[in-house]
Amino acid sequence: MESARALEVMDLTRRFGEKTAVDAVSFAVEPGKLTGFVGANGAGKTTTMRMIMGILAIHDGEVRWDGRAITGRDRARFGYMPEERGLYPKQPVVDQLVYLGQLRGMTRRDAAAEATRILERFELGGRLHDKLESLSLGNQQRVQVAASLLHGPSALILDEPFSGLDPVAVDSMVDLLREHTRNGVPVLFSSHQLDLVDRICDSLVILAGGRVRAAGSSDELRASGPRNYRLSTAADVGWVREEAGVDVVDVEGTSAVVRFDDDASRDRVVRRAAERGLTEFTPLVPTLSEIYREAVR
Ligand SMILES: Nc1ncnc2c1ncn2[C@@H]1O[C@H](COP(=O)(O)OP(=O)(O)OP(=O)(O)O)[C@@H](O)[C@H]1O
Repeated sequence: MESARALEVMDLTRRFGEKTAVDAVSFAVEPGKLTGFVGANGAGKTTTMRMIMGILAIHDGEVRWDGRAITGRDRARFGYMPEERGLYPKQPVVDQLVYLGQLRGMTRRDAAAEATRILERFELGGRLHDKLESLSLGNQQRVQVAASLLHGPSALILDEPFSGLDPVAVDSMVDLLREHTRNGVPVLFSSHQLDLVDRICDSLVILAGGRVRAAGSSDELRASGPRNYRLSTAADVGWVREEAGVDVVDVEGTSAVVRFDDDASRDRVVRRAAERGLTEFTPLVPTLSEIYREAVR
């Protein structure tokens, strides 16, 4: 079992010409945590992951592993699935995995056994000797992920590992990643699929324009975000628009979704609503999509 070590990036910065693609980005991937890295196209996720892996030069800041500056030897123990994917379409699946395992210092026999085990987990046990290109895109994706898991990595950095997978394939991928997190391995994966990230990850980092806009567990993000309330009264609730200190997100007939500047405004509006026959006043738990939209605004 891996001892529990954290991966941290501190003030990580990368420029391309005039553009700062990653701008003083800091976050931690805690041991045993499945951490989702979320952001729109061009937010800087791939660039950050490449700097973590030492593939792209860091212009400022640093990557830390186990509380100290990361070394090449540390990175060699990581599992990485790059955006550009690394396997050859025309070679048999198992041969490539065995070769990669050997490059990582495994014996041929161990690499073959582990490659077979992982591919069987993905229900690809019957396809070991097929060329990668003969597999469906989703299955090719699973093989790419398998390549990063072979050598029992100390950390996992996966660029869009769930893209192109159907829901069943997502679940088996999550199960496999959980085998690693249970052993204390920190896992960072990028994704555009917010609902998926919300469902599976322990922690998330929201990136926009090269900067971290929010980070934490879904519950922490929900608790720290602006709180919306549903306010309903017996008659039309349109009057709430005229109140000071209230942001009306939505209003329809007798029911509105509102947000308050402060507790005093909230208390005042609830009193007014009570005079008009208050029927409902409940806090609304934001969805991750709402938190995301708020964070990147
Ligand atoms: N080699 C490069 N040369 C010039 N600009 C680059 C290079 N690599 C990335 N960029 C720019 O840096 C920014 C961040 O790109 P990056 O690929 O890291 O984003 P991303 O969040 O991974 O996006 P996606 O989800 O589309 O993969 C973009 O504006 C991109 O055009």
